[in-house]
Amino acid sequence: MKERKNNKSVISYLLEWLGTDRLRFIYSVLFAILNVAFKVIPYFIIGDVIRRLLAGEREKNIFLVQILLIALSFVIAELFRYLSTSLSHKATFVILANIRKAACDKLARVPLGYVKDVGSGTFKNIIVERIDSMETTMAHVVPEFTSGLLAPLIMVVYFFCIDWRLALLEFVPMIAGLLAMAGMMIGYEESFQNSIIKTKALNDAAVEYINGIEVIKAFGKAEKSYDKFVKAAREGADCFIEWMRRCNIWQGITLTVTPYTLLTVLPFGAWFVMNGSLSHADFVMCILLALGVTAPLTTMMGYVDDISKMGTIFGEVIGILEHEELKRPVRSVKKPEEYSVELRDVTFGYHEKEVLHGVDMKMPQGTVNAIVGPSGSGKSTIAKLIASMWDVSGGSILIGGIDIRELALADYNRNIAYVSQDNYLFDDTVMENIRMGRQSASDDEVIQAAKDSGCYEFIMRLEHGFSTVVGGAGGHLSGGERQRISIARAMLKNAPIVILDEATAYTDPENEAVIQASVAKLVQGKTLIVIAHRLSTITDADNIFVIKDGVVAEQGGHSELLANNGIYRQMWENHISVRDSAQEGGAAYA
Ligand SMILES: Nc1ncnc2c1ncn2[C@@H]1O[C@H](COP(=O)(O)OP(=O)(O)OP(=O)(O)O)[C@@H](O)[C@H]1O
Repeated sequence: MKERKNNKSVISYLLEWLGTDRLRFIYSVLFAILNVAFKVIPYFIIGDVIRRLLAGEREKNIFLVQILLIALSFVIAELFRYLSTSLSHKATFVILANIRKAACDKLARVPLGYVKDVGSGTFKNIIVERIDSMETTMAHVVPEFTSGLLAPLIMVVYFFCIDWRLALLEFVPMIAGLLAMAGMMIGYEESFQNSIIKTKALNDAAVEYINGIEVIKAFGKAEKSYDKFVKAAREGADCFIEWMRRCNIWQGITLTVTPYTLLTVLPFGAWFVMNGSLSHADFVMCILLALGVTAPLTTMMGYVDDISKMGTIFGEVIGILEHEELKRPVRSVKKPEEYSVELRDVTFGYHEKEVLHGVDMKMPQGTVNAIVGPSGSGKSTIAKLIASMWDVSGGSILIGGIDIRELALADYNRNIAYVSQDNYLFDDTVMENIRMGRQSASDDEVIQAAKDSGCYEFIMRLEHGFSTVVGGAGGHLSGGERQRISIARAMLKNAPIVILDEATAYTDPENEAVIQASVAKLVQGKTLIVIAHRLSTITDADNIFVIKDGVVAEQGGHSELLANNGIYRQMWENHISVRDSAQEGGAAYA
Protein backbone atom coordinates (compact mmCIF):
# COMPACT_ATOMS: atom_id res chain seq x y z
CA MET A 1 0.00 0.00 0.00
CA LYS A 2 2.95 2.33 0.37
CA GLU A 3 3.96 2.17 -3.26
CA ARG A 4 3.96 5.72 -4.68
CA LYS A 5 2.54 6.16 -8.17
CA ASN A 6 3.42 9.82 -8.62
CA ASN A 7 5.86 12.24 -7.10
CA LYS A 8 3.39 14.56 -5.44
CA SER A 9 4.85 15.54 -2.09
CA VAL A 10 3.11 15.31 1.28
CA ILE A 11 3.16 19.13 1.40
CA SER A 12 1.28 19.33 -1.93
CA TYR A 13 -1.30 16.91 -0.56
CA LEU A 14 -1.59 18.92 2.66
CA LEU A 15 -2.14 22.13 0.70
CA GLU A 16 -4.75 20.38 -1.44
CA TRP A 17 -6.56 19.05 1.66
CA LEU A 18 -6.40 22.47 3.27
CA GLY A 19 -8.11 23.99 0.25
CA THR A 20 -9.33 27.49 0.99
CA ASP A 21 -8.35 27.12 4.65
CA ARG A 22 -4.68 27.62 3.81
CA LEU A 23 -4.78 31.14 5.26
CA ARG A 24 -5.60 29.67 8.69
CA PHE A 25 -2.41 27.68 8.67
CA ILE A 26 -0.37 30.64 7.44
CA TYR A 27 -1.78 32.83 10.27
CA SER A 28 -1.17 30.02 12.71
CA VAL A 29 2.54 30.00 11.74
CA LEU A 30 2.71 33.82 11.90
CA PHE A 31 1.18 33.86 15.37
CA ALA A 32 3.55 31.11 16.46
CA ILE A 33 6.50 33.25 15.35
CA LEU A 34 5.10 36.25 17.24
CA ASN A 35 4.65 34.02 20.27
CA VAL A 36 8.34 33.12 20.09
CA ALA A 37 9.37 36.76 19.69
CA PHE A 38 7.45 37.79 22.81
CA LYS A 39 8.82 34.80 24.73
CA VAL A 40 12.40 35.82 23.94
CA ILE A 41 12.04 39.55 24.67
CA PRO A 42 12.12 38.99 28.50
CA TYR A 43 15.62 37.50 28.19
CA PHE A 44 16.94 40.72 26.65
CA ILE A 45 15.21 42.78 29.34
CA ILE A 46 16.55 40.52 32.11
CA GLY A 47 20.04 40.90 30.63
CA ASP A 48 19.66 44.66 30.83
CA VAL A 49 18.32 44.48 34.41
CA ILE A 50 21.35 42.41 35.52
CA ARG A 51 23.80 44.75 33.81
CA ARG A 52 22.18 47.83 35.40
CA LEU A 53 22.13 46.22 38.86
CA LEU A 54 25.77 45.21 38.69
CA ALA A 55 26.70 48.67 37.34
CA GLY A 56 25.15 50.23 40.47
CA GLU A 57 21.91 51.55 38.97
CA ARG A 58 19.38 52.21 41.76
CA GLU A 59 16.51 54.00 39.98
CA LYS A 60 13.49 51.86 41.01
CA ASN A 61 11.17 53.16 38.28
CA ILE A 62 13.41 51.81 35.57
CA PHE A 63 13.28 48.32 37.09
CA LEU A 64 9.52 48.62 37.61
CA VAL A 65 8.98 49.43 33.92
CA GLN A 66 11.22 46.52 32.95
CA ILE A 67 9.28 44.11 35.17
CA LEU A 68 6.00 45.35 33.67
CA LEU A 69 7.41 44.89 30.17
CA ILE A 70 8.44 41.32 31.01
CA ALA A 71 4.96 40.55 32.38
CA LEU A 72 3.35 42.15 29.31
CA SER A 73 5.56 40.10 26.99
CA PHE A 74 4.48 36.90 28.68
CA VAL A 75 0.79 37.85 28.40
CA ILE A 76 1.13 38.78 24.71
CA ALA A 77 3.16 35.63 24.01
CA GLU A 78 0.40 33.53 25.61
CA LEU A 79 -2.25 35.34 23.54
CA PHE A 80 -0.39 34.57 20.31
CA ARG A 81 0.09 30.95 21.40
CA TYR A 82 -3.66 30.66 21.97
CA LEU A 83 -4.46 32.19 18.57
CA SER A 84 -1.91 30.03 16.79
CA THR A 85 -3.11 26.81 18.45
CA SER A 86 -6.81 27.43 17.88
CA LEU A 87 -6.23 28.28 14.21
CA SER A 88 -4.07 25.22 13.69
CA HIS A 89 -6.75 23.07 15.39
CA LYS A 90 -9.40 24.36 13.00
CA ALA A 91 -7.13 23.79 10.00
CA THR A 92 -6.28 20.31 11.27
CA PHE A 93 -9.94 19.30 11.43
CA VAL A 94 -10.39 20.53 7.86
CA ILE A 95 -7.38 18.47 6.75
CA LEU A 96 -8.51 15.32 8.54
CA ALA A 97 -12.06 15.62 7.19
CA ASN A 98 -10.71 16.11 3.66
CA ILE A 99 -8.27 13.19 3.97
CA ARG A 100 -11.15 10.92 4.97
CA LYS A 101 -13.35 12.25 2.18
CA ALA A 102 -10.56 11.78 -0.39
CA ALA A 103 -9.93 8.21 0.81
CA CYS A 104 -13.65 7.30 0.75
CA ASP A 105 -14.12 8.90 -2.70
CA LYS A 106 -11.13 6.97 -3.92
CA LEU A 107 -12.55 3.65 -2.75
CA ALA A 108 -15.46 4.14 -5.15
CA ARG A 109 -13.03 4.59 -8.07
CA VAL A 110 -10.58 1.75 -7.49
CA PRO A 111 -11.35 -1.81 -8.60
CA LEU A 112 -13.55 -3.66 -6.14
CA GLY A 113 -10.92 -6.39 -5.98
CA TYR A 114 -8.43 -4.00 -4.35
CA VAL A 115 -10.95 -2.99 -1.68
CA LYS A 116 -11.76 -6.64 -0.97
CA ASP A 117 -8.10 -7.71 -0.91
CA VAL A 118 -7.03 -5.04 1.55
CA GLY A 119 -9.94 -5.85 3.87
CA SER A 120 -12.56 -3.68 5.51
CA GLY A 121 -10.79 -3.86 8.91
CA THR A 122 -7.62 -2.34 7.48
CA PHE A 123 -9.46 0.43 5.64
CA LYS A 124 -11.50 1.26 8.72
CA ASN A 125 -8.34 1.33 10.81
CA ILE A 126 -6.61 3.77 8.43
CA ILE A 127 -9.61 5.97 7.69
CA VAL A 128 -10.89 6.19 11.28
CA GLU A 129 -8.36 5.39 14.01
CA ARG A 130 -5.02 6.14 12.37
CA ILE A 131 -6.13 9.40 10.79
CA ASP A 132 -7.64 10.33 14.15
CA SER A 133 -4.35 9.64 15.89
CA MET A 134 -2.71 12.43 13.85
CA GLU A 135 -5.03 15.10 15.24
CA THR A 136 -3.08 16.15 18.35
CA THR A 137 0.29 16.12 16.63
CA MET A 138 -0.90 17.98 13.58
CA ALA A 139 -2.76 20.63 15.58
CA HIS A 140 0.17 21.26 17.91
CA VAL A 141 3.04 20.75 15.57
CA VAL A 142 2.90 24.20 13.97
CA PRO A 143 2.91 26.33 17.15
CA GLU A 144 5.06 24.03 19.24
CA PHE A 145 7.58 23.17 16.56
CA THR A 146 7.93 26.77 15.44
CA SER A 147 8.58 28.00 18.95
CA GLY A 148 10.58 24.90 19.88
CA LEU A 149 12.97 25.58 17.02
CA LEU A 150 12.93 29.34 16.65
CA ALA A 151 13.17 30.39 20.30
CA PRO A 152 16.34 28.38 21.06
CA LEU A 153 17.81 29.60 17.77
CA ILE A 154 17.42 33.27 18.72
CA MET A 155 18.73 32.55 22.22
CA VAL A 156 21.77 30.73 20.88
CA VAL A 157 22.57 33.66 18.56
CA TYR A 158 22.29 36.00 21.56
CA PHE A 159 24.46 33.58 23.56
CA PHE A 160 27.16 33.71 20.87
CA CYS A 161 27.05 37.51 20.93
CA ILE A 162 27.71 37.48 24.68
CA ASP A 163 30.41 34.78 24.81
CA TRP A 164 31.08 32.41 21.93
CA ARG A 165 33.16 30.03 24.09
CA LEU A 166 30.36 29.35 26.56
CA ALA A 167 27.85 29.20 23.69
CA LEU A 168 29.87 26.39 22.10
CA LEU A 169 30.34 24.58 25.43
CA GLU A 170 26.59 24.73 25.99
CA PHE A 171 26.20 22.54 22.90
CA VAL A 172 28.08 19.58 24.38
CA PRO A 173 25.18 18.14 26.47
CA MET A 174 22.71 19.11 23.75
CA ILE A 175 24.67 17.18 21.11
CA ALA A 176 24.90 14.18 23.46
CA GLY A 177 21.11 14.38 23.87
CA LEU A 178 20.59 14.57 20.10
CA LEU A 179 22.84 11.54 19.57
CA ALA A 180 20.79 9.60 22.14
CA MET A 181 17.65 10.65 20.27
CA ALA A 182 19.19 9.39 17.03
CA GLY A 183 19.70 6.08 18.86
CA MET A 184 15.98 6.00 19.51
CA MET A 185 15.39 6.23 15.76
CA ILE A 186 17.51 3.13 14.99
CA GLY A 187 15.15 0.55 13.51
CA TYR A 188 12.25 3.00 13.95
CA GLU A 189 10.72 2.45 10.50
CA GLU A 190 10.93 -1.32 10.88
CA SER A 191 9.37 -1.26 14.38
CA PHE A 192 6.61 1.09 13.30
CA GLN A 193 5.81 -0.98 10.21
CA ASN A 194 5.72 -4.06 12.42
CA SER A 195 3.30 -2.34 14.80
CA ILE A 196 1.10 -1.42 11.81
CA ILE A 197 1.06 -5.02 10.58
CA LYS A 198 0.13 -6.27 14.05
CA THR A 199 -2.61 -3.62 14.44
CA LYS A 200 -4.01 -4.53 11.02
CA ALA A 201 -4.03 -8.21 11.95
CA LEU A 202 -5.89 -7.35 15.15
CA ASN A 203 -8.43 -5.23 13.26
CA ASP A 204 -9.00 -7.89 10.63
CA ALA A 205 -9.36 -10.59 13.31
CA ALA A 206 -11.93 -8.42 15.12
CA VAL A 207 -13.90 -7.67 11.93
CA GLU A 208 -13.78 -11.34 10.90
CA TYR A 209 -14.93 -12.43 14.34
CA ILE A 210 -17.86 -9.99 14.35
CA ASN A 211 -18.90 -10.63 10.72
CA GLY A 212 -18.61 -14.38 11.09
CA ILE A 213 -20.30 -14.63 14.48
CA GLU A 214 -23.29 -16.44 12.94
CA VAL A 215 -21.17 -19.21 11.42
CA ILE A 216 -18.91 -19.33 14.47
CA LYS A 217 -21.88 -19.98 16.75
CA ALA A 218 -23.61 -22.39 14.39
CA PHE A 219 -20.51 -24.55 14.12
CA GLY A 220 -19.40 -24.15 17.71
CA LYS A 221 -16.08 -22.57 16.72
CA ALA A 222 -16.35 -19.62 19.10
CA GLU A 223 -13.29 -20.56 21.13
CA LYS A 224 -11.08 -21.19 18.10
CA SER A 225 -12.03 -17.89 16.46
CA TYR A 226 -11.71 -16.06 19.73
CA ASP A 227 -8.24 -17.58 20.15
CA LYS A 228 -7.24 -16.06 16.81
CA PHE A 229 -8.39 -12.66 18.05
CA VAL A 230 -6.63 -13.08 21.42
CA LYS A 231 -3.44 -14.20 19.65
CA ALA A 232 -3.54 -11.10 17.40
CA ALA A 233 -4.11 -8.88 20.46
CA ARG A 234 -1.25 -10.50 22.36
CA GLU A 235 1.17 -10.23 19.43
CA GLY A 236 0.19 -6.56 19.00
CA ALA A 237 0.82 -5.84 22.69
CA ASP A 238 4.17 -7.71 22.67
CA CYS A 239 5.35 -5.77 19.65
CA PHE A 240 4.50 -2.42 21.29
CA ILE A 241 6.04 -3.41 24.64
CA GLU A 242 9.31 -4.46 23.00
CA TRP A 243 9.46 -1.30 20.92
CA MET A 244 8.72 0.95 23.91
CA ARG A 245 11.33 -0.90 26.01
CA ARG A 246 14.01 -0.08 23.43
CA CYS A 247 12.84 3.53 23.05
CA ASN A 248 12.64 4.14 26.79
CA ILE A 249 16.38 3.60 27.30
CA TRP A 250 17.33 6.15 24.63
CA GLN A 251 14.57 8.55 25.62
CA GLY A 252 15.78 8.38 29.23
CA ILE A 253 19.32 9.33 28.18
CA THR A 254 18.00 12.13 25.93
CA LEU A 255 15.83 13.66 28.61
CA THR A 256 18.53 13.31 31.28
CA VAL A 257 21.44 14.78 29.35
CA THR A 258 19.87 17.56 27.26
CA PRO A 259 18.68 19.89 30.06
CA TYR A 260 22.07 19.91 31.77
CA THR A 261 23.66 22.64 29.72
CA LEU A 262 24.77 24.08 33.06
CA LEU A 263 27.13 21.11 33.45
CA THR A 264 29.50 22.86 31.07
CA VAL A 265 28.36 26.49 31.26
CA LEU A 266 28.68 26.79 35.06
CA PRO A 267 32.26 25.53 35.68
CA PHE A 268 33.75 27.02 32.52
CA GLY A 269 31.85 30.29 33.03
CA ALA A 270 33.16 30.55 36.60
CA TRP A 271 36.68 29.91 35.33
CA PHE A 272 36.35 32.63 32.65
CA VAL A 273 35.07 35.06 35.30
CA MET A 274 38.01 34.23 37.56
CA ASN A 275 40.57 34.78 34.81
CA GLY A 276 38.82 38.03 33.92
CA SER A 277 37.70 37.10 30.40
CA LEU A 278 33.96 37.23 31.28
CA SER A 279 32.04 39.89 33.21
CA HIS A 280 29.78 38.96 36.11
CA ALA A 281 26.72 40.36 34.31
CA ASP A 282 27.43 38.31 31.17
CA PHE A 283 28.03 35.20 33.27
CA VAL A 284 24.60 35.49 34.93
CA MET A 285 23.01 36.11 31.51
CA CYS A 286 24.75 33.01 30.07
CA ILE A 287 23.36 30.91 32.94
CA LEU A 288 19.84 32.18 32.19
CA LEU A 289 20.18 31.49 28.47
CA ALA A 290 21.62 28.01 29.09
CA LEU A 291 18.57 27.22 31.21
CA GLY A 292 16.08 28.83 28.79
CA VAL A 293 17.34 27.13 25.65
CA THR A 294 16.63 23.54 26.71
CA ALA A 295 12.91 23.59 27.61
CA PRO A 296 11.58 24.34 24.10
CA LEU A 297 14.13 21.94 22.60
CA THR A 298 12.92 19.11 24.85
CA THR A 299 9.29 19.83 23.90
CA MET A 300 10.26 19.74 20.24
CA MET A 301 12.11 16.44 20.65
CA GLY A 302 8.91 14.91 22.02
CA TYR A 303 7.31 15.69 18.68
CA VAL A 304 9.93 13.98 16.54
CA ASP A 305 8.44 10.56 17.26
CA ASP A 306 4.89 11.79 16.55
CA ILE A 307 5.98 13.44 13.31
CA SER A 308 7.60 10.19 12.13
CA LYS A 309 4.36 8.34 12.91
CA MET A 310 2.42 10.98 11.01
CA GLY A 311 4.77 10.48 8.04
CA THR A 312 3.99 6.75 8.00
CA ILE A 313 0.24 7.35 8.22
CA PHE A 314 0.45 9.88 5.39
CA GLY A 315 2.33 7.22 3.42
CA GLU A 316 -0.54 4.78 3.91
CA VAL A 317 -3.23 7.30 3.03
CA ILE A 318 -1.31 8.43 -0.04
CA GLY A 319 -0.85 4.74 -0.95
CA ILE A 320 -4.66 4.48 -1.11
CA LEU A 321 -5.05 7.78 -2.95
CA GLU A 322 -2.48 6.85 -5.57
CA HIS A 323 -3.75 3.33 -6.16
CA GLU A 324 -4.53 2.66 -9.79
CA GLU A 325 -8.15 3.52 -10.60
CA LEU A 326 -10.50 1.95 -13.07
CA LYS A 327 -9.46 3.47 -16.39
CA ARG A 328 -12.34 5.86 -17.08
CA PRO A 329 -12.35 9.35 -18.59
CA VAL A 330 -13.84 12.28 -16.65
CA ARG A 331 -16.14 12.90 -19.63
CA SER A 332 -17.39 10.22 -21.98
CA VAL A 333 -15.72 10.25 -25.38
CA LYS A 334 -18.99 9.09 -26.98
CA LYS A 335 -22.28 8.08 -25.43
CA PRO A 336 -24.04 4.86 -26.45
CA GLU A 337 -27.13 5.29 -28.59
CA GLU A 338 -28.41 1.78 -28.01
CA TYR A 339 -27.94 -0.72 -25.22
CA SER A 340 -26.48 -3.92 -26.56
CA VAL A 341 -23.66 -5.54 -24.58
CA GLU A 342 -20.70 -7.23 -26.20
CA LEU A 343 -17.63 -8.99 -24.80
CA ARG A 344 -14.74 -9.27 -27.25
CA ASP A 345 -12.00 -11.77 -26.46
CA VAL A 346 -12.12 -10.90 -22.76
CA THR A 347 -9.43 -12.29 -20.49
CA PHE A 348 -9.27 -11.65 -16.77
CA GLY A 349 -7.63 -13.00 -13.64
CA TYR A 350 -7.83 -12.25 -9.95
CA HIS A 351 -4.17 -11.64 -9.06
CA GLU A 352 -1.94 -13.98 -11.08
CA LYS A 353 -4.42 -16.75 -11.95
CA GLU A 354 -6.39 -16.18 -15.17
CA VAL A 355 -10.05 -17.26 -14.81
CA LEU A 356 -11.50 -16.02 -18.12
CA HIS A 357 -9.60 -17.00 -21.25
CA GLY A 358 -10.99 -15.12 -24.27
CA VAL A 359 -14.73 -14.77 -23.74
CA ASP A 360 -16.85 -13.57 -26.68
CA MET A 361 -20.54 -12.71 -26.17
CA LYS A 362 -23.08 -10.63 -28.07
CA MET A 363 -26.24 -9.55 -26.28
CA PRO A 364 -28.46 -7.36 -28.49
CA GLN A 365 -30.55 -4.56 -26.98
CA GLY A 366 -33.80 -5.66 -25.33
CA THR A 367 -32.90 -9.37 -25.18
CA VAL A 368 -32.83 -11.77 -22.26
CA ASN A 369 -29.41 -13.35 -21.91
CA ALA A 370 -28.67 -16.13 -19.48
CA ILE A 371 -25.23 -17.15 -18.32
CA VAL A 372 -25.12 -20.68 -16.98
CA GLY A 373 -22.37 -23.15 -16.14
CA PRO A 374 -20.80 -25.17 -13.38
CA SER A 375 -19.82 -23.55 -10.10
CA GLY A 376 -16.53 -21.66 -10.35
CA SER A 377 -16.65 -21.52 -14.17
CA GLY A 378 -16.56 -17.69 -14.19
CA LYS A 379 -20.22 -16.59 -14.46
CA SER A 380 -20.18 -14.03 -11.63
CA THR A 381 -16.80 -12.78 -12.81
CA ILE A 382 -18.32 -11.98 -16.22
CA ALA A 383 -21.22 -10.17 -14.51
CA LYS A 384 -18.82 -8.14 -12.35
CA LEU A 385 -16.69 -7.17 -15.34
CA ILE A 386 -19.80 -5.97 -17.21
CA ALA A 387 -20.82 -4.15 -14.00
CA SER A 388 -17.37 -2.43 -14.14
CA MET A 389 -16.23 -3.67 -10.77
CA TRP A 390 -12.92 -4.71 -12.26
CA ASP A 391 -11.24 -3.89 -15.55
CA VAL A 392 -10.59 -6.65 -18.07
CA SER A 393 -6.97 -7.78 -18.43
CA GLY A 394 -7.36 -8.24 -22.20
CA GLY A 395 -10.03 -7.70 -24.84
CA SER A 396 -12.91 -5.29 -24.32
CA ILE A 397 -16.50 -4.88 -23.18
CA LEU A 398 -18.75 -2.68 -25.29
CA ILE A 399 -22.10 -1.04 -24.64
CA GLY A 400 -23.89 0.12 -27.76
CA GLY A 401 -20.60 -0.48 -29.59
CA ILE A 402 -18.59 1.78 -27.23
CA ASP A 403 -15.79 0.42 -25.06
CA ILE A 404 -16.85 0.92 -21.43
CA ARG A 405 -13.38 2.34 -20.70
CA GLU A 406 -14.34 5.31 -22.90
CA LEU A 407 -17.39 6.07 -20.78
CA ALA A 408 -17.24 8.26 -17.68
CA LEU A 409 -18.23 6.24 -14.60
CA ALA A 410 -21.31 8.43 -14.03
CA ASP A 411 -22.57 7.88 -17.61
CA TYR A 412 -21.82 4.21 -17.36
CA ASN A 413 -23.56 3.80 -13.99
CA ARG A 414 -26.70 5.46 -15.32
CA ASN A 415 -27.03 2.68 -17.90
CA ILE A 416 -26.49 -0.34 -15.67
CA ALA A 417 -28.46 -1.77 -12.77
CA TYR A 418 -26.63 -4.58 -11.02
CA VAL A 419 -28.48 -6.78 -8.55
CA SER A 420 -25.80 -8.87 -6.92
CA GLN A 421 -26.01 -11.86 -4.62
CA ASP A 422 -24.90 -9.73 -1.67
CA ASN A 423 -28.01 -7.48 -1.59
CA TYR A 424 -26.25 -5.05 0.69
CA LEU A 425 -28.60 -2.74 2.56
CA PHE A 426 -27.35 0.28 4.48
CA ASP A 427 -28.18 0.98 8.11
CA ASP A 428 -30.90 3.41 7.06
CA THR A 429 -34.66 3.43 6.48
CA VAL A 430 -36.26 1.16 3.90
CA MET A 431 -37.29 4.32 2.01
CA GLU A 432 -33.70 5.58 1.73
CA ASN A 433 -32.36 2.13 0.88
CA ILE A 434 -34.67 1.93 -2.12
CA ARG A 435 -34.01 5.57 -3.04
CA MET A 436 -30.33 4.72 -3.49
CA GLY A 437 -31.41 3.52 -6.94
CA ARG A 438 -32.20 7.14 -7.89
CA GLN A 439 -31.48 9.89 -5.38
CA SER A 440 -33.90 12.30 -7.04
CA ALA A 441 -36.88 9.91 -6.75
CA SER A 442 -39.89 11.18 -4.78
CA ASP A 443 -41.42 9.17 -1.92
CA ASP A 444 -44.32 8.22 -4.24
CA GLU A 445 -41.90 6.86 -6.84
CA VAL A 446 -40.10 4.84 -4.17
CA ILE A 447 -43.42 3.43 -2.95
CA GLN A 448 -44.43 2.56 -6.54
CA ALA A 449 -41.12 0.72 -7.08
CA ALA A 450 -41.77 -1.18 -3.84
CA LYS A 451 -45.23 -2.15 -5.09
CA ASP A 452 -43.86 -3.26 -8.48
CA SER A 453 -41.21 -5.40 -6.88
CA GLY A 454 -43.61 -7.10 -4.46
CA CYS A 455 -42.13 -5.46 -1.35
CA TYR A 456 -45.00 -3.19 -0.40
CA GLU A 457 -46.95 -5.66 1.75
CA PHE A 458 -44.08 -6.82 3.87
CA ILE A 459 -42.72 -3.26 4.23
CA MET A 460 -46.12 -2.11 5.54
CA ARG A 461 -46.06 -4.96 8.03
CA LEU A 462 -42.73 -3.66 9.46
CA GLU A 463 -43.00 -1.67 12.69
CA HIS A 464 -42.53 1.76 11.07
CA GLY A 465 -43.34 0.88 7.46
CA PHE A 466 -41.02 2.67 5.02
CA SER A 467 -39.39 4.52 7.92
CA THR A 468 -38.17 1.29 9.50
CA VAL A 469 -34.42 1.33 9.86
CA VAL A 470 -32.92 -1.90 8.61
CA GLY A 471 -29.75 -2.90 10.46
CA GLY A 472 -26.21 -2.81 9.03
CA ALA A 473 -26.14 -4.89 5.82
CA GLY A 474 -29.93 -5.19 6.16
CA GLY A 475 -29.72 -7.62 9.06
CA HIS A 476 -33.30 -7.07 10.26
CA LEU A 477 -34.81 -8.50 7.08
CA SER A 478 -34.91 -12.01 5.69
CA GLY A 479 -32.73 -12.92 2.71
CA GLY A 480 -35.72 -12.93 0.34
CA GLU A 481 -36.91 -9.56 1.64
CA ARG A 482 -33.47 -8.06 1.17
CA GLN A 483 -33.37 -9.33 -2.38
CA ARG A 484 -36.77 -7.84 -3.16
CA ILE A 485 -35.62 -4.48 -1.80
CA SER A 486 -32.54 -4.58 -4.04
CA ILE A 487 -34.82 -5.33 -7.00
CA ALA A 488 -37.00 -2.33 -6.05
CA ARG A 489 -33.80 -0.24 -5.94
CA ALA A 490 -32.83 -1.44 -9.42
CA MET A 491 -36.37 -0.82 -10.66
CA LEU A 492 -36.25 2.76 -9.45
CA LYS A 493 -33.01 3.26 -11.30
CA ASN A 494 -34.74 2.22 -14.50
CA ALA A 495 -31.45 1.54 -16.31
CA PRO A 496 -31.59 0.11 -19.85
CA ILE A 497 -29.23 -2.76 -18.95
CA VAL A 498 -29.96 -5.02 -15.97
CA ILE A 499 -27.49 -7.54 -14.58
CA LEU A 500 -28.98 -10.02 -12.20
CA ASP A 501 -26.68 -12.35 -10.29
CA GLU A 502 -29.39 -14.76 -9.27
CA ALA A 503 -29.17 -15.83 -5.65
CA THR A 504 -29.80 -19.48 -4.90
CA ALA A 505 -30.43 -19.06 -1.21
CA TYR A 506 -34.03 -17.87 -1.24
CA THR A 507 -35.75 -20.64 -3.07
CA ASP A 508 -38.88 -21.09 -1.00
CA PRO A 509 -41.73 -21.24 -3.52
CA GLU A 510 -43.55 -18.14 -2.26
CA ASN A 511 -40.48 -15.92 -2.34
CA GLU A 512 -39.30 -17.28 -5.63
CA ALA A 513 -42.61 -16.66 -7.38
CA VAL A 514 -42.69 -13.04 -6.09
CA ILE A 515 -39.07 -12.46 -7.05
CA GLN A 516 -39.53 -13.89 -10.54
CA ALA A 517 -42.66 -11.82 -11.12
CA SER A 518 -40.95 -8.63 -9.96
CA VAL A 519 -37.87 -9.36 -12.07
CA ALA A 520 -40.12 -9.88 -15.10
CA LYS A 521 -41.52 -6.35 -14.51
CA LEU A 522 -38.06 -4.90 -13.87
CA VAL A 523 -36.61 -6.08 -17.16
CA GLN A 524 -39.42 -5.24 -19.58
CA GLY A 525 -37.85 -3.80 -22.75
CA LYS A 526 -34.35 -3.91 -21.23
CA THR A 527 -31.21 -5.84 -21.98
CA LEU A 528 -31.14 -8.46 -19.24
CA ILE A 529 -28.09 -10.46 -18.31
CA VAL A 530 -28.93 -13.08 -15.73
CA ILE A 531 -26.59 -15.49 -14.00
CA ALA A 532 -28.97 -18.40 -13.65
CA HIS A 533 -28.62 -21.33 -11.31
CA ARG A 534 -32.11 -22.78 -11.88
CA LEU A 535 -32.27 -23.58 -15.58
CA SER A 536 -36.08 -23.76 -15.56
CA THR A 537 -36.13 -19.96 -15.10
CA ILE A 538 -34.30 -19.26 -18.37
CA THR A 539 -35.78 -21.67 -20.89
CA ASP A 540 -37.33 -18.76 -22.83
CA ALA A 541 -34.16 -16.66 -22.85
CA ASP A 542 -33.08 -15.30 -26.25
CA ASN A 543 -29.47 -16.37 -25.68
CA ILE A 544 -28.05 -18.87 -23.26
CA PHE A 545 -24.27 -18.79 -22.80
CA VAL A 546 -22.78 -21.91 -21.22
CA ILE A 547 -19.52 -21.07 -19.46
CA LYS A 548 -17.03 -23.77 -18.63
CA ASP A 549 -13.51 -23.23 -17.30
CA GLY A 550 -13.55 -19.55 -18.21
CA VAL A 551 -14.65 -19.85 -21.86
CA VAL A 552 -18.00 -19.88 -23.66
CA ALA A 553 -18.41 -23.60 -24.31
CA GLU A 554 -21.86 -23.41 -25.95
CA GLN A 555 -24.45 -20.80 -26.85
CA GLY A 556 -27.91 -20.59 -28.36
CA GLY A 557 -31.58 -20.97 -27.43
CA HIS A 558 -32.86 -23.61 -25.00
CA SER A 559 -34.08 -26.10 -27.64
CA GLU A 560 -31.04 -25.54 -29.81
CA LEU A 561 -28.71 -26.27 -26.89
CA LEU A 562 -30.69 -29.36 -25.88
CA ALA A 563 -30.42 -30.63 -29.44
CA ASN A 564 -26.63 -30.12 -29.28
CA ASN A 565 -26.36 -32.92 -26.77
CA GLY A 566 -23.53 -31.10 -24.99
CA ILE A 567 -22.87 -29.66 -21.51
CA TYR A 568 -26.16 -27.76 -21.45
CA ARG A 569 -28.16 -30.92 -22.09
CA GLN A 570 -26.25 -32.63 -19.29
CA MET A 571 -26.94 -29.70 -16.94
CA TRP A 572 -30.61 -29.66 -17.93
CA GLU A 573 -31.04 -33.37 -17.24
CA ASN A 574 -29.40 -32.97 -13.84
CA HIS A 575 -31.63 -30.00 -13.14
CA ILE A 576 -34.80 -31.84 -14.13
CA SER A 577 -34.00 -34.83 -11.96
CA VAL A 578 -33.25 -32.59 -8.94
CA ARG A 579 -36.35 -30.50 -9.61
CA ASP A 580 -38.55 -33.55 -9.95
CA SER A 581 -37.30 -35.03 -6.74
CA ALA A 582 -37.70 -31.67 -4.93
CA GLN A 583 -40.90 -30.88 -6.84
CA GLU A 584 -39.39 -27.52 -7.63
CA GLY A 585 -41.37 -24.98 -9.64
CA GLY A 586 -41.01 -21.31 -10.48
CA ALA A 587 -41.77 -18.73 -13.06
CA ALA A 588 -39.50 -17.74 -15.90
CA TYR A 589 -37.73 -14.43 -16.61
CA ALA A 590 -39.05 -14.11 -20.10
N1 LIG B 1 -12.29 -12.20 -5.40
C1 LIG B 1 -11.71 -13.27 -5.88
N2 LIG B 1 -10.39 -13.47 -5.70
C2 LIG B 1 -9.77 -14.56 -6.21
N3 LIG B 1 -10.38 -15.51 -6.91
C3 LIG B 1 -11.70 -15.38 -7.13
C4 LIG B 1 -12.43 -14.27 -6.62
N4 LIG B 1 -13.73 -14.40 -7.00
C5 LIG B 1 -13.81 -15.56 -7.70
N5 LIG B 1 -12.60 -16.14 -7.78
C6 LIG B 1 -12.27 -17.39 -8.50
O1 LIG B 1 -12.57 -17.19 -9.87
C7 LIG B 1 -13.17 -18.34 -10.41
C8 LIG B 1 -14.54 -17.97 -11.03
O2 LIG B 1 -15.40 -17.55 -9.98
P1 LIG B 1 -16.89 -17.05 -10.22
O3 LIG B 1 -17.41 -16.55 -8.95
O4 LIG B 1 -16.90 -16.13 -11.38
O5 LIG B 1 -17.59 -18.43 -10.61
P2 LIG B 1 -19.13 -18.72 -10.80
O6 LIG B 1 -19.24 -19.48 -12.06
O7 LIG B 1 -19.94 -17.48 -10.69
O8 LIG B 1 -19.38 -19.66 -9.53
P3 LIG B 1 -20.75 -19.87 -8.69
O9 LIG B 1 -21.76 -20.45 -9.61
O10 LIG B 1 -20.32 -20.86 -7.65
O11 LIG B 1 -21.13 -18.54 -8.11
C9 LIG B 1 -13.28 -19.35 -9.28
O12 LIG B 1 -12.17 -20.22 -9.40
C10 LIG B 1 -13.15 -18.53 -8.04
O13 LIG B 1 -12.53 -19.25 -7.02
